[in-house]
Parts: sequence; structure tokens; C-alpha cells
Amino acid sequence: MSGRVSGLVALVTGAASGIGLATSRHLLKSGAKVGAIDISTNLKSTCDALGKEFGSSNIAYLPCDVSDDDALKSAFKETKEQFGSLDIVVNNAGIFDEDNWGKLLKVNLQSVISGTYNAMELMSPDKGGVIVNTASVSGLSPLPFCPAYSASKSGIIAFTKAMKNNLELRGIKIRINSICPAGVETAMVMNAGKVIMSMPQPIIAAATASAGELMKPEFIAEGIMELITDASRNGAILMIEPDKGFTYVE
Ligand SMILES: NC(=O)C1=CN([C@@H]2O[C@H](COP(=O)(O)OP(=O)(O)OC[C@H]3O[C@@H](n4cnc5c(N)ncnc54)[C@H](O)[C@@H]3O)[C@@H](O)[C@H]2O)C=CC1
Ligand SMILES: CCCCC/C=C\C=C\C(=O)C/C=C\C/C=C\CCCC(=O)O
Repeated sequence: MSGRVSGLVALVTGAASGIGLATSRHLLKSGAKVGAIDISTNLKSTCDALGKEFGSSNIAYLPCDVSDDDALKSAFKETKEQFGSLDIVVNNAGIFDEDNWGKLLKVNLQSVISGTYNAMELMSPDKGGVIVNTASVSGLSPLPFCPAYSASKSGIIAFTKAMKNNLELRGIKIRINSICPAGVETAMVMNAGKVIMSMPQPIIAAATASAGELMKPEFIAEGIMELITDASRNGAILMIEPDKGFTYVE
């Protein structure tokens, strides 16, 4: 799968808000059909609004907790059943909740791994497909104010790199890439700000020191689209920062 996404079928997790919503909009605007997965009650109104703008037959409303493997598998199957194929998967849903680190690992890392295996099962062996996993700069340079979150994102990067080689060695025509943004202006960051301010003072100071200008979710969606459409990108880790823009890292 390469080049244009028009007529292709995509699935996006965390589609009700932030980066997932911006990516779903980008895909729909480019002519793809989108299976929109999220746990949020906002998903219905989001899908209704996207349906009005891009055509209700182009968006599938799939409420689902990505940390529930069976529910996630059903939502993947539903997308293929509704639209006839599965070509693009963006494993993007995530939470920032150090106090509930067990849940965090399930949502941020386990769901990316199970989403990748679901994609491998459902994508066409002939046509192939492309997977993009949302990590973070914290997966490249772990941050002291979010150790479990950083570990989940490092795990996504390691999994993406290893799975790229696994797929290649097995001759499976699926590309897999990961995106690593710094701070993005979304609900996650707005909520995390309050939590960080209740941490010990030296941690607050470290967090404040690493906080840069926040990027728009649409800018990150452009990076995800680049990883989807550029057929030369496989096993790519794309870091996105406000000052430096897009940088591919080893
Ligand atoms: N905002 C930021 O600064 C950055 C965010 N990221 C990552 O980007 C991804 C998207 O986050 P944002 O758009 O920033 O946040 P967001 O909070 O706006 O969107 C996250 C979406 O995931 C959904 N979600 C959470 N738990 C879920 C579950 N169990 N099942 C299904 N859906 C669930 C939420 O309902 C929400 O709609 C996350 O993986 C996050 O870690 C990465 C780097 C920077
Ligand atoms: C200080 C406010 C940080 C709020 C953090 C909340 C969620 C962040 C999720 C991320 O994945 C992003 C992680 C860190 C972003 C903040 C700054 C990193 C800048 C470092 C860099 O550009 O290299």
C-alpha cells in the first residue's frame, strides 16, 4: 500500500479527540473511509459531525475500550465487515495517568501490540497495508515526571522496530512506523498539567523545564499522513518538535 489513500479503509483509535480526531479528519478529507474507535461518550457526536462533513457512509462509529483485547478485535473486524477491507491502522489511543500505571500500560502499549496483530490478521496479503503507532518524545528521552508513560512509549518504539523486521523477514507486505511528538495542545496535556502541579516541587521544576511550545494536533496528523503515504517509510520513527519540525531518528 502506498501513495494515495482515496478509497482505502482506515481504522483510528482515540478518534474522538486530539491527534486521533485530527488524523481521522485528514484521512476522510483525503477520501478514505474511517473506523473510529474511542471509549469517550463524545465519540457519537464526533462521528455525527464527521459524517455530516464527509458523508455518513464513510465513517463507522465504534465505541470500544482498547484495553479490552476481545472488544478491540471485534471493532477491527467490524471495520472490515462494514467497508470491505482494512488498509491503514493508526494505533493512537493513550492516557497519561501515572497513578494507574497498570491501566496505562494496557491502554498505551498492550492495545498497540494487539492492534498491530489484529491489523496483520485482517489486512490483505496481496495489497498489504500500513500501521502507524503513536509513541512520544518521552519514549526516546524518558521524562522524570512520567516514568510509566515514558516506558509505555519506549515499548511502542521497540515493538515497531522489531515488528518491521519481523514482517520483512516473513515477506508480509505491511509497513509499520511510529510517531513521536513533543507536547501537543490536546485534552491530555491540559489534564496532565493539573496532575503535574500536585507532584513534588523538583518534579514540577523538571516538567516545567522540559515544557516547550505546544503544537497543534493537525501538525501531528500531517506527520502521520506522511508515514502512511510515503512508501519508502518502513520502521520509521518520526519525532515532531515545535522548534525543529519533523526529524526521522534511528
Ligand atoms: N498531547 C501530547 O502532548 C502528546 C500525545 N501523545 C500521544 O498521542 C495520543 C493521543 O493523545 P492526545 O490526542 O494528545 O490526547 P486526547 O486525550 O485528546 O485523546 C486521546 C483519546 O484516546 C481515548 N482513549 C483513552 N483511553 C481509551 C481507551 N481505553 N479506549 C479507547 N479510547 C481511549 C480518549 O477518550 C481520547 O479521545 C496518545 O497516545 C498520547 O500518548 C504523544 C505525544 C505528545
Ligand atoms: C510540562 C507539561 C507536560 C504535560 C505532559 C502531558 C502529556 C504529554 C505527553 C507526551 O507524550 C509529551 C511528553 C512531553 C512533552 C513535553 C515536553 C517535551 C519537550 C522535549 C523535547 O522537545 O525534546
